[in-house]
Amino acid sequence: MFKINCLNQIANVGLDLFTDNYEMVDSFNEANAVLVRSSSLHDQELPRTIEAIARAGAGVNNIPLDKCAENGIVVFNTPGANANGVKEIVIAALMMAARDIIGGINWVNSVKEDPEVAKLVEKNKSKFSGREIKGKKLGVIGLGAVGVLAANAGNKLEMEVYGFDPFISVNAAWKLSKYIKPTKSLEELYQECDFITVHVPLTDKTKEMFNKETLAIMKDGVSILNFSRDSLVNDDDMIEALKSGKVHRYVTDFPNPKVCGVQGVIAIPHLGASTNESEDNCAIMAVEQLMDYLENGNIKNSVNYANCDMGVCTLAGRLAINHRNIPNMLSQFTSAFAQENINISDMTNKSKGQWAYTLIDIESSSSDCIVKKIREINGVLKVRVIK
Ligand SMILES: NC(=O)c1ccc[n+]([C@@H]2O[C@H](COP(=O)([O-])OP(=O)(O)OC[C@H]3O[C@@H](n4cnc5c(N)ncnc54)[C@H](O)[C@@H]3O)[C@@H](O)[C@H]2O)c1
Ligand SMILES: O=C(O)CC[C@@H](O)C(=O)O
Repeated sequence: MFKINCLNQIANVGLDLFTDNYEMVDSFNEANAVLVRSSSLHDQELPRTIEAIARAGAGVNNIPLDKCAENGIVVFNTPGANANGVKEIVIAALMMAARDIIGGINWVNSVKEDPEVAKLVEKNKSKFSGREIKGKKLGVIGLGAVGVLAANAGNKLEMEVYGFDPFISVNAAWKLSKYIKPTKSLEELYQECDFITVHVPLTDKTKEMFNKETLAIMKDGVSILNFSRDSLVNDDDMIEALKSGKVHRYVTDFPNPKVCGVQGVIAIPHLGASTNESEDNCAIMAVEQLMDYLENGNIKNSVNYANCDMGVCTLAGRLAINHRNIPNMLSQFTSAFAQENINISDMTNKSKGQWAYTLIDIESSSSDCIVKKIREINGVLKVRVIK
């Protein structure tokens, strides 16, 4: 029986996939696997019982990836599962940045009791006039699952679209419209664009990429859309740029006390992926990946360990070993099996950075003795008997 703990609300269509062999538990400390959305795990102790954590979403900055890897915990995410939801809200944000729809609605609500409201509207509407996005230049930073869709949508809205992503994947490049203009540097994109939307993960390199210096390069009156992460933007510098008119509007999915209520800020309560469709897609993908890992030891879409797939084990035994990516590990595993006179039928070893993972199928079920022997090898982080 596998015990699952949900730290955030996960769509039922995903949770319903768990069979009778799974039990939902309220405590993180009791769980074998955890489903999470935006809750932070940075200050959590990681009990030995936890084998895997699945992030039902894309961003994993709320999870300590190396600390998890060190504890033999595989962390999954659900690439692309909520990308369309974000693309659609980016389109709405472009419209809200270009037209003062929000200011207009707020004003109408403030005069709603006036019997002359219809007349007042016609008299005052010019205060809320805006501009059109057709023909304007849109810069998309980060051409992954969301960025590609946002760039292609901008093109369909007849915008001139510029893209920047030095690490673009082949798969993403295939999906990108041929009309998107690649820029060689961020500076080029900043200088050209009237609207800039950012779709990169929050890392040490991208943190506060929108700051005094980079904002200064941009066009006067640029609008900036942030549906990625709060800390990509230096808030003090953004507020300064809004006050001076350098930035016309800042649309953010990440309200915080500094930016909320500032003139020109449109703060949305992290709704990018809050659609039934995105929540369902993320939940299904996260649960399927967890189940395949717990039941078969297979890894798909992990962000701290490499993908590894040996299908369903048809032999007597399978062992999963999380270990450091250092020399001589495999020979120590194989000699441990040889000493126990156990024949290895199949074996896969994959690594990602400093972490490695080995699946071993054997012709007899694994004894406590072999498990103990492997656990004692220096560099082994976790050994799991799958079968
Ligand atoms: N608001 C929401 O609800 C919501 C939903 C989904 C994703 N997100 C955020 O958006 C981010 C992107 O999501 P995604 O699904 O497109 O992820 P993704 O991994 O598919 O794409 C990220 C892209 O950013 C690129 N990139 C990384 N560093 C870069 C840099 N310095 N400059 C330019 N490009 C860089 C990568 O090469 C990759 O193509 C996530 O990390 C997450 O933080 C937010
Ligand atoms: O779970 C959510 O609602 C937000 C998810 C989003 O921020 C992501 O990174 O995928």
